[in-house]
Order: sequence, then structure tokens, then C-alpha cells
Amino acid sequence: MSSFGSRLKHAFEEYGRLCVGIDPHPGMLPEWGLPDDASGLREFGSRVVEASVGRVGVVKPQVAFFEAYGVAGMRALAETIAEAKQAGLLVIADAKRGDIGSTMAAYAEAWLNPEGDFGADALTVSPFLGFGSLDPAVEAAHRYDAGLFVLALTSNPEGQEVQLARTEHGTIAAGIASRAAALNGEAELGSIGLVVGATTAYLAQANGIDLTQGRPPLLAPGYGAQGATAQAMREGFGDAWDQVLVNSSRDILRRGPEILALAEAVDEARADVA
Ligand SMILES: O=C(O)c1cc(=O)[nH]c(=O)n1[C@@H]1O[C@H](COP(=O)(O)O)[C@@H](O)[C@H]1O
Repeated sequence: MSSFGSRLKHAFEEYGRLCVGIDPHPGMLPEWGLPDDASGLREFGSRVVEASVGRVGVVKPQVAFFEAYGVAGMRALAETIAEAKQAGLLVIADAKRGDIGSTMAAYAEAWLNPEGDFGADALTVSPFLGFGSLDPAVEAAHRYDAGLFVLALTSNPEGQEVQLARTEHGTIAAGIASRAAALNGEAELGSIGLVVGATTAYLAQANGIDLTQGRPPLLAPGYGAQGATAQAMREGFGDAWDQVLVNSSRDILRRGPEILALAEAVDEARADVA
């Protein structure tokens, strides 16, 4: 298998830079006329996958919204991931895992081993136990040709008190960006990416954080429902714009439950961020 970075680059070329979020928020299943249980979750996941195939290259299930339904919810997640991969979509499991040593290794095994129940193409991870605590996840990503998206400058305003705090080497976010860059080598698009909010990207430029070093893919949530526009994102990311994968969840999902209406919303968002 080729590296995650090169699979993502191919997806960019084929389908553009939109990632559809599979986020079954509380209340959304009944709004869609689906049972508020694991069978409803499964149908929800299937509809979003169906509306995404052939329109975008990447989907991002939000693990928490499946986990909230217990064991049956996690089974629905596993089946949704398998269905998406089977349909040729890249899957980013948004579980924001962060731990140390063998525990981090076990999380990475759970989410990145393609033979496992939840084997995704990439996983969101938290570096706030120290960037080096992610080493076992980086090793697993290399072993499985998978990717990571390391939280750096998240879309929520509360993130900044930690992420823009300064050490003698600069901001915490700048440190995260340069540690990720060092892992990416010379690839046109690396496999170790960063999460930089569509709403907060401008803060990278304002604080001298270079997002182009190492060419990490940049997962950008915050477009649409959290208020970021395509124009603001383009300006905010500046020279790093061609590395950006824009996520949209609620803005698309609120157009459900019909697959045709969802597909139309996907097409509109994809064109808007092109
Ligand atoms: O890692 C993420 O995906 C993420 C990071 C971040 O900084 N902000 C953020 O909103 N997200 C996720 O991106 C999605 C955004 O959803 P919408 O705001 O509905 O488009 C949710 O699944 C969030 O958990």
C-alpha cells in the first residue's frame, strides 16, 4: 500500500479538498426519522457514505457520537468504517487519542491496524501529554501506511490558552508543527498531519507558525457550522492552502435525511472550497 500522504494527495487530485464528517449528534437520528439506537446510527452512517462516494475522497466519523450508544454504537461505527473503506473512501477516525507508552501503542493498534475492527486510514491524536508521547502512534502509522492528525491549533477558542502559550522556543503550536515536520521527510504531502481549525488558521500566520514545513496535511474543521467561510480559510492558511483538507459535518448533515439532498450539499461545499 502507498503511504497515507500519497493516498490523500491522490484523493485531493481526484475529488478536491472536502472531507465529510459523519457526526450523529444527539437528536439527529430522530430528526432524520431514524430509530434512536444502533440501527439508526448504522443507517445514518450508510446514508452519509452513499452521499459521499464519488464526490469526495475522505470521510471523518466522530467516534464520540457512536461511543455514546455503547457497545452496539461501536459496532455500528466499525461497520460504517468498513463500508466507507470498501467504497474507496479514506477514513479518518476522529477519536483524539493521547496517552503514554504501551497505552498509546494500544490505541494506535485499535484505530490504525487495517485488520482490526476500527482500522481507519488515519487517526486524530492529542500531543498535550508531550509530543514524544505520540511515538508509538507514529511507529504504528509507519507500520500500517496510515496517517495521524496531531492537534495543533484547534478550532475552539479555549484551545489558545494552551496552544499559543509561549516557551523559550516559541508557541506550543509552533513546537508541535516543527516536531510533525521532522517526521515527514521529503514527501509532497506527509503522512503526519496537523489539525488547524478553519476558524483559527489566521493565528498561525499572526504568530509566525510555519504550516508548510514538512508539508503536513492540514485537517481544517470549523468551516460552515462553526462560522469559517471559504474565503477566510484561504486567507488564514495562506501559503499552506494546498495542504488543507476542509471538514464539514453539521452544515452537510442538516440537509439530510434524503441521500440526494445530502449529495447536493456535499457538491455545494466541495465547489465552495475548491
Ligand atoms: O479533530 C477534529 O476533527 C476537530 C478539531 C477541532 O479543532 N475542531 C473540531 O470541530 N473538530 C471536529 O470537527 C467536527 C466539526 O463539525 P462541524 O462543526 O459540525 O462541521 C467535529 O467532529 C469536531 O469534533
